[in-house]
Amino acid sequence: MKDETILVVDDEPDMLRLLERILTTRANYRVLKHSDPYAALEELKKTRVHAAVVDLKMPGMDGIRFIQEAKTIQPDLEAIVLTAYGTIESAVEAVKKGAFDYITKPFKKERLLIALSRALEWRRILAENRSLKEIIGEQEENLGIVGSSEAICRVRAMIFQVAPTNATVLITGSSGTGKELVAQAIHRLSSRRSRRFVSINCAAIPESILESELFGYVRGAFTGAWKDRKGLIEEAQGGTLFLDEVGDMPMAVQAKLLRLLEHGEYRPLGSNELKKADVRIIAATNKNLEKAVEDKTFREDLYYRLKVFHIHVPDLDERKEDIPILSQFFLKKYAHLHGKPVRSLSPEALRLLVSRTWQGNVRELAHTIERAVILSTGEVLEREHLLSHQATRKTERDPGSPCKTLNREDAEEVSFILTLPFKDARNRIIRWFHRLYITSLLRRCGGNVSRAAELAGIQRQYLHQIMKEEGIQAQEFRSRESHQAGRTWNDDI
Ligand SMILES: Nc1ncnc2c1ncn2[C@@H]1O[C@H](COP(=O)(O)OP(=O)(O)OP(=O)(O)O)[C@@H](O)[C@H]1O
Repeated sequence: MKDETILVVDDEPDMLRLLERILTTRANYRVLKHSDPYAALEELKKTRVHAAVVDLKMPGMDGIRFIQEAKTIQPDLEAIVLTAYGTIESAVEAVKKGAFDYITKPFKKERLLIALSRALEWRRILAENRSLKEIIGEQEENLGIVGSSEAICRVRAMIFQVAPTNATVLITGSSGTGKELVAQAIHRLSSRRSRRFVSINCAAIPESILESELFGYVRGAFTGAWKDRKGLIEEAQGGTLFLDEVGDMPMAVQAKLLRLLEHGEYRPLGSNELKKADVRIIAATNKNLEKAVEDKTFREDLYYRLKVFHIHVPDLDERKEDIPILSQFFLKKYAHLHGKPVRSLSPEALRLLVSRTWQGNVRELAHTIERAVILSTGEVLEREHLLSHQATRKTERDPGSPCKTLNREDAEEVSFILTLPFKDARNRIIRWFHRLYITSLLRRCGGNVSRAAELAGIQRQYLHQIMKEEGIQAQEFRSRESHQAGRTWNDDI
């Protein structure tokens, strides 16, 4: 298929024929030839061309002027200048004035073909760069929330609707779907944007500390309270307080939060004084709060207070049409971050990403692509780069003793990490250790997180936090058979 069109302009008919022959037989270009530069400019008004080969000396209009005129018609056109005189000065002048390269006559066919293919490649790079800028601009408009599915468009519309108000918002959805991103977008679009967005994960902090973190305390409120300390509510004054994992908030703290929502006031620990708060509350949870209300672990009155405006972010598997654009977004982000040349996904890689399931949602997709980007070597991310992740994931899911996890894939992972720059290597080795340690631990405990935390000698909340960061789900270790029956791990990454 001839998909690139080259315009050839030369007043010598023999040269025109020669150029046409080279470009159509030695390469597969479509050629438009003209001996009159004015006719060639007219042609440019009607036909899209990718590059031009132009003689420098032509009666009526020289090559330099021709290129300048041509670029006013098609600004992304790249041109190669042919000069019979071999005078470097005029050729250099042509390049200064916008030609991509010059070739002196007589020339070797290969020299012409190489120059043309470089010009076309340059044009492609510029075009891609432009479209990247457009994508980034569009993403800003899209609040940093990538995706074009109906579900995501609905979420964006709700953000625009609720942001200018002061309403409390409840965001629900599975882990990694982007709930915090939604909360940040609401804050950024609200009149509170110049004040702070303060975020707290209610599941990651022990009950006693959560209360003092949120409401603050006065000196002497408890042993170790040497001086007054502001709570996050005060820090978020005038801004937004994001309560992540609100479903895990202990009952005692729920009561205080309800008071804050109903009366706009709270009392720091150990204080007799009520404080006024001007803070917008956005809460998120991946729990079924209605069920928690039924189970009496979540206050019904608080549930209704929080649910004034409800946004649900669906699982990635329910909006698979977002996977290509999200994948491209993460590919560009991580290629830039890790200084890798990879620019696109092969069709097979994309097919694999779209066909598998994403229990860890967008967070898991991002991690998978980051890893593949690091493993990639060229400009295209291939299916194989994604599959090397599969090996590790599958092994993590194999039953057996902890030592069995130290297999070839892990050894490869460590060898790979050792080739990275220090900071990347340190971060990756910590994450690798987290994954290895916690999956082995959870396997031993049959997915019981409390037991796992006890065995590891760490806080359950801390364990939860690491699991969340790594996209590790406790239920995957609970009932292996039933879980695997419902998943397609053999096809998965
Ligand atoms: N639509 C999206 N566009 C771009 N990035 C996204 C999108 N959705 C999620 N992400 C990214 O995925 C990661 C997880 O998102 P986020 O922390 O907002 O999820 P979450 O639902 O709050 O998770 P959790 O319930 O575990 O706290 C983040 O790095 C976020 O930037």
